[in-house]
Amino acid sequence: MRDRLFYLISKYNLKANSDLGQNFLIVPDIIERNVERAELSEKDAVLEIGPGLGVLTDALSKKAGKVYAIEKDSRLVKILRTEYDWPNVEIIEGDALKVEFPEFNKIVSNLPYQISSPITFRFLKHDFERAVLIYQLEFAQRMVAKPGDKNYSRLSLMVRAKARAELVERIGKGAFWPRPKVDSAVIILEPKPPSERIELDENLVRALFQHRRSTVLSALKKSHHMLRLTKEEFRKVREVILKVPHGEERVFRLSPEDVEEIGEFLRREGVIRPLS
Ligand SMILES: C[S@@+](CC[C@H](N)C(=O)[O-])C[C@H]1O[C@@H](n2cnc3c(N)ncnc32)[C@H](O)[C@@H]1O
Repeated sequence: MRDRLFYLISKYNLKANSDLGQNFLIVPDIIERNVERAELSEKDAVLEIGPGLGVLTDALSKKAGKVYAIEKDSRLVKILRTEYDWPNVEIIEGDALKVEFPEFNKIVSNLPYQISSPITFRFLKHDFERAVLIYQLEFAQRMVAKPGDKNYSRLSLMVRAKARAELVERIGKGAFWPRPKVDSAVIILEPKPPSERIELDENLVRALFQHRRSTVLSALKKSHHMLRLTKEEFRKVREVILKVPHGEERVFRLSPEDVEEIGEFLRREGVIRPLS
């Protein structure tokens, strides 16, 4: 596998494009473990973001019924189409943040780190059974942070509202070519059953987490413009906002349920708009 990768790199005189987060996996064990973790069978349709030179795609194609691999770099798309003859892989050329997703039930990817945040939020809008994803370590740690942790952020809250996330392995820089500047980690993401998922007002979450160390009251005051309220409008609803649930709590201690409660209160009092 490692040989094949370097053979392709030299055959096509390929320079990795760091703007596209091109750090290719060169350790077969990691690929095998991630394919195992995805618990694949013939019944599965897997989405892979950024197949690169196809090492993970190749392993996925042997276990899954179908693999959809979305790749933005047209050089790599050409190489994949020339070098492999997979009967069950569809290479989709395009930006994974923009192209329409095909139908899938699992995701396995070594993600380009530049799009970690938007692609994760995009995944969470879809229904799937399980995702096995490689992220930069710091990002992965934020994904699994709990309310009150020092790195608990908007991302941690939004992930927690929709899914269970577990960090199952740390990966050193040496597992990739070219070597990235930071370590990585594997996350298993499983969406919660629909009845347990919490719909949150994204503007409210942004407004609160803009000031994650402040109290809820103070964050709302400082971010009123993010709730689409002018200073004047905010002044009018000030008395109401003083009664907001968890008003004296620090933002970084809020659970998704707490934010839901705050949102419900503000909607009931007409301070923010209904969820669309
Ligand atoms: C970290 S590399 C992973 C490559 C390969 N899967 C591996 O593990 O060796 C990320 C891949 O994502 C591709 N990529 C970057 N941005 C993308 C985007 N917006 N949409 C789709 N693919 C993207 C890169 O060209 C690269 O092939």
